[in-house]
Amino acid sequence: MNFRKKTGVSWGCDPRSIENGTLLQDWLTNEGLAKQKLVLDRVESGGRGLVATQSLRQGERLLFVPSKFLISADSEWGCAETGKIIKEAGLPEWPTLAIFLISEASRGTTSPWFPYFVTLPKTPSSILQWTEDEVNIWLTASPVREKALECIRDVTETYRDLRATIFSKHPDVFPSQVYTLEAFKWAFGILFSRLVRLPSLGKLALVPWADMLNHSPQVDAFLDFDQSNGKSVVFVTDRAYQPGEQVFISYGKRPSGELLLAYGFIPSEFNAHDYVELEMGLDNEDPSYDAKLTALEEHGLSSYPPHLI
Ligand SMILES: C[S@@+](CC[C@H](N)C(=O)[O-])C[C@H]1O[C@@H](n2cnc3c(N)ncnc32)[C@H](O)[C@@H]1O
Repeated sequence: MNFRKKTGVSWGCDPRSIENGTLLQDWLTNEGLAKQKLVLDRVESGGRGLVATQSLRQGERLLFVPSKFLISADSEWGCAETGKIIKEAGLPEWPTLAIFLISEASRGTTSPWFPYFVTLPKTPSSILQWTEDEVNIWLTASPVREKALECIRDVTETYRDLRATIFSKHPDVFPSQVYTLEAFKWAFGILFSRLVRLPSLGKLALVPWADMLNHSPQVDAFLDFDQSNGKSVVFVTDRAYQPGEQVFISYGKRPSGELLLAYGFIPSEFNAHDYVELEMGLDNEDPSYDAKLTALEEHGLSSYPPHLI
């Protein structure tokens, strides 16, 4: 299940479109991406995804996206002036990356990342595209409702702070018609749904091409950076695939509510990482209080201190 709405950015593509996929693949290949055993295609789970072009065995290393394609908080800014202001402001990683995305995407064909930006969804599947009313209606009684509202408010507040402290002071560098709340929510939606922490590199990065892989709660394959072999982003298949089958990675062992918050979808298949938090208490007047407490503790559960019940 996916949740998407219209936003106001003028770049990117229809989230299901693979029309720009060839542009992305040609750009990556011309710039040094090794021949792939995967191709971008329309898929059942996830709209677009990477599909095996040949038989893949379990334990096969795939992708090999060179480090030069990665977008991280220390990537070189196409607009040096924007980069200078943001670096001097000492912003954290996420707003830095969000502004980087808007800055580069708004440069159109003059950005070296153009072939990547045209494949990014114009409307990322993200909770940030929902209004507070929609969250309240669609997530009534859901344990993630409060977190969703908090997330929308945090991003909106961060945008307002940046507008007051940075954008309004440099209107020529951050034109108000480009650095809109919609653009900021687009950028954060892209980051929520595509940014990965590469453990061996120790940083967050957008990895063009690798970010076309969809998630399955049933696979155990994670993106990482291979320091030894050509310094590139790879993953190792945890099962075999037939030609034409969609290849999945794991976005982490996350419950469906967390996937909805970060990535805007709920997996259609069984998710063993789902759980429901149940709050229970023991009545300290209960004659079996001690026996029940011991039984709870034996099963790794705790009880609130009796005086709180
Ligand atoms: C890293 S991107 C993967 C590529 C994406 N499908 C695309 O076309 O750009 C993450 C997004 O893919 C979609 N997605 C990933 N796994 C999915 C799944 N199992 N079911 C439905 N949508 C999924 C969600 O929209 C998510 O925000």
